[in-house]
Amino acid sequence: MDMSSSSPVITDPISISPPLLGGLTSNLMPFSVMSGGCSSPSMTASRRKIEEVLVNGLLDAMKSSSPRKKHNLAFGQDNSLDEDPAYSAWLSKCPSALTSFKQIVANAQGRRIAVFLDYDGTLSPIVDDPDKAFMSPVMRAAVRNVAKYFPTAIVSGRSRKKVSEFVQLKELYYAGSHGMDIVTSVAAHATEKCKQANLFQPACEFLPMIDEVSKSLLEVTSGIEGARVENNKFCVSVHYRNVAEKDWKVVAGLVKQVLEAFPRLKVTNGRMVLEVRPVIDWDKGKAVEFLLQSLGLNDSEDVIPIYIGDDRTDEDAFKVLRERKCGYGILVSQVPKDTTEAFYSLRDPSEVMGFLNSLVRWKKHSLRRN
Ligand SMILES: O=P(O)(O)OC[C@H]1O[C@H](O[C@H]2O[C@H](CO)[C@@H](O)[C@H](O)[C@H]2O)[C@H](O)[C@@H](O)[C@@H]1O
Repeated sequence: MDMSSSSPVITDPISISPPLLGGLTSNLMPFSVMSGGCSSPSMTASRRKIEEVLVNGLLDAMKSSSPRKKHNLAFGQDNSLDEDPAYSAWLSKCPSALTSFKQIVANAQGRRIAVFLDYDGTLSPIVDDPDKAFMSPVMRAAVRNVAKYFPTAIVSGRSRKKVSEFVQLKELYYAGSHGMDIVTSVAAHATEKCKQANLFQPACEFLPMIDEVSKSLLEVTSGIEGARVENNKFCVSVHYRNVAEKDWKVVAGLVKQVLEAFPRLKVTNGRMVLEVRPVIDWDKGKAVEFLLQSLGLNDSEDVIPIYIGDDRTDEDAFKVLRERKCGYGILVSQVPKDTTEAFYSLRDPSEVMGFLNSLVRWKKHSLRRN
């Protein structure tokens, strides 16, 4: 598929915030050094005010993206949710994909299903250490089975390399860095040459910039206990899950401050993580469209895409499916969400696994019948 004429790179980048601090790069210091006061004498009161508003905005987003759930069951049924009136009310808006399974597959009769799966919080439980977000063997078996019957892709914020090391399945398609690093050949079948030919990296010009910003972020956050910087190749994650809440504002301030020197990068937030990425017109939704097209699955009469994810970045993919009026977004969440573009919900990775196993059983059954 020729995407050369539709480069998502915005050549006239949008600056995410006005320049707030003069000579910022030279002011960058680790938190421990800066904590005695980082304001330069020349900073005017109004500039300080703007900075405060921006940092507070980011801080609010950090707090709202980190809802406290009552239970943290990675692989066990959390029955208390059944008695939670807010969760029940939400389920009437965004029903369980398990209880609505018959309806979902009834629509898929005679059509092909394509499966798109986010990784963290969807296939693996959320854990404190991002390097230990392992997928269980039973989940791996479920995904392997799904891929036997349906084209299946992983669409993750992680680097493609890292997420494929976690998943360890060659029979899948992988889109890493929030869809900015896509391989449209299945590794199990591809030759080295073919793999190269099927690589799509719409943000490759940002690689040196991402490396640079990653180093700066690492440096400035080195004094904050629990802060962690993860280079995801075309984007960088700044984790604050293990940072004391009183220091979140400092993290927000430092990320904003570093980004002053990188107007072609923006920051969004996920689950206790700030994600720094290029200002390009590309996201998980675009990645799903790209995969559907390049895998010959673009006929919405014939193909039902199902996308399962737990994060804000997955909303871009849910939105694409809603707008195409084909397929279903399934949001993984144990807390009611104010807004979502998803049609259905699942509570946690264990329910995701149940849904994937049901899909396989349904497919086997319909193959036997025909
Ligand atoms: O698109 P995803 O596959 O969901 O990736 C989004 C981020 O996932 C990872 O962070 C999240 O999971 C960690 C492990 O459970 C957790 O510690 C962290 O708080 C979560 O935000 C990954 O480490 C990030 O780089 C991704 O951006």
